[in-house]
Amino acid sequence: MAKTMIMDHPMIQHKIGVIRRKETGTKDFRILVSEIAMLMCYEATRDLELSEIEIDTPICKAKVKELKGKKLAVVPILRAGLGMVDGMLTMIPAAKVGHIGLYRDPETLKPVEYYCKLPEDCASREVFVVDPMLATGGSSIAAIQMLKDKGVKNIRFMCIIAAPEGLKAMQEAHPDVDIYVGALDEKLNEHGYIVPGLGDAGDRIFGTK
Ligand SMILES: O=P(O)(O)OC[C@H]1O[C@H](OP(=O)(O)OP(=O)(O)O)[C@H](O)[C@@H]1O
Ligand SMILES: O=c1cc[nH]c(=O)[nH]1
Ligand SMILES: [Mg+2]
Repeated sequence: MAKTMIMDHPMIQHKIGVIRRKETGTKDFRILVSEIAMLMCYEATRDLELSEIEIDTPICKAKVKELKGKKLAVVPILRAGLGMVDGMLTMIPAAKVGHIGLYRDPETLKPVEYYCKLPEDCASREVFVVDPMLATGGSSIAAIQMLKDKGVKNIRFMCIIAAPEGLKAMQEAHPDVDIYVGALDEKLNEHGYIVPGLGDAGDRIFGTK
């Protein structure tokens, strides 16, 4: 079984505390989501493999480390996942970006697919799927299945806030996927919202409510 990492970095915890506040406005919310994604990306890439190569410094030859292995891609789940892309790219500027469009039907809470555009060589990349919220897990589980159906094998999932229900569902549906969670909350409410959560992440990032 792949690993699940719940973030314990104080900067991440502090910033998540600020985005939870109902008085945090769109501009600050967007900036903070991007910063949290950057910090989480830093933590989530700790285990990337390195190889040693020889280079010339202006002084002499030296052995240095460089990232080896698969190239990376970031795939946000639209819309809210878009808020995490800039932060991810600050850490891994050469990553390619794919997009998966899904929204959660408010009645059934089931994901509805409306868009999918991935880098051509996605199947050979290590893919970070990003979405701030893992609630029932329906959307992220479906997005990862879409990637697997296109041949992607190395997938990691990153969310800022998870409900225990969604985390369990994700671990069961995709036991091969490493999961990175900023904060693990208490539960889902009767409308499928995370408690205490932060409300609707997409609406808060884009100011649509
Ligand atoms: O785990 P789930 O129960 O599937 O819920 C989580 C999903 O809900 C939100 O998206 P939403 O449907 O609000 O779309 P949006 O990003 O366009 O606002 C969120 O960004 C996740 O994608
Ligand atoms: O709490 C929740 C649940 C699903 N989607 C959100 O944006 N927030
Ligand atoms: Mg939304």
